[in-house]
Amino acid sequence: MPIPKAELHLHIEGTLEPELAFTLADRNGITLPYSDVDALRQAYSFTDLQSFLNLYYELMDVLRTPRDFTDLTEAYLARAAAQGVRHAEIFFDPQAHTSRGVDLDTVIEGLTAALDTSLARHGISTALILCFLRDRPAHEAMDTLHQARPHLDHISAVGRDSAEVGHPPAKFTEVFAAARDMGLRCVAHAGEEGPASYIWQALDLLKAERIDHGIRALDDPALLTRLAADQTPLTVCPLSNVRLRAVDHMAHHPLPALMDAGLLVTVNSDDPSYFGGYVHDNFQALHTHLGLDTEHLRRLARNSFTAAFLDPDRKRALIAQVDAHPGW
Ligand SMILES: Nc1ncnc2[nH]cnc12
Ligand SMILES: [Zn+2]
Repeated sequence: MPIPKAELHLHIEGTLEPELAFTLADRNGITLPYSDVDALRQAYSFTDLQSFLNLYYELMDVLRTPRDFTDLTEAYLARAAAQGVRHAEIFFDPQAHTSRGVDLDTVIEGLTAALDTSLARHGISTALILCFLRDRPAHEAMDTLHQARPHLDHISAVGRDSAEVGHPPAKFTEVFAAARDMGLRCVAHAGEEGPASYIWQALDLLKAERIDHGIRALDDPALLTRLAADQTPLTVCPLSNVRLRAVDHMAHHPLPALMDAGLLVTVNSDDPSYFGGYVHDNFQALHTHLGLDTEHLRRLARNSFTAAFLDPDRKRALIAQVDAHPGW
């Protein structure tokens, strides 16, 4: 069994495997513009973040009913358990659903039906992170936050995702402040394709407690010093970065350099059905292409629990499981 780990950067909509997309399309009477599973899988070839997002939003159309969201989440949890995941903090994109007529109650009812039984069925504790779409206006994010008010007992944090360049974090300063006032924690995608200055803004303006991706921090030595001093976790997604060409080859991925700079780095799968692997597959890629050794891989597993929004007792117990696990 792979080493126990937490997954902290996972878009539930990005776990939609082609087979399930066709099953849900059939169930909902939708015709996908692909002849079969293989034709759809062939479309999984991307030149940048936007080329992926186009397909990601298109395929979401098959998600219509609570049961669809439950089946999607259940399928992810089963795969994650087999990869050693013991805790998952899961992003979802409400605006991508409400904008096409699927209401927030439907999404949350479906997701939570699977999450509520996850610990008993799969040994995975969970948290839900509501993401605002960066390429939509701030007032829409604020409306989404208010719509989420009746569901706050199911939501741990807010984040922000979708297209990055041209959408600096400053745009969401008020929305994140309002989320904090509602008792939510804050994380933010920054520095995936966008510049290091977006990471500074995510820290200083959004008060993000974790940076999702953050690989462009390496362009800015003062930022590296800050991230190392504060031990602000980065949720790095190696296979995603290579598939979206933020990094040209796994052998050149900056994750080892970020660890060497003293940052609290974690490994995650982002959108595993689109990027060729789940979280342990990312560990495997780091070992194969970058030669990360047992000590580094074990440190990454431990970091994932350190960086998690977990209650202290479960955090301690899961770190003890890492320490007791032989190898990685
Ligand atoms: N890697 C990513 N970056 C930004 N937005 C996303 N939405 C889903 N995956 C994403
Ligand atoms: Zn992401």
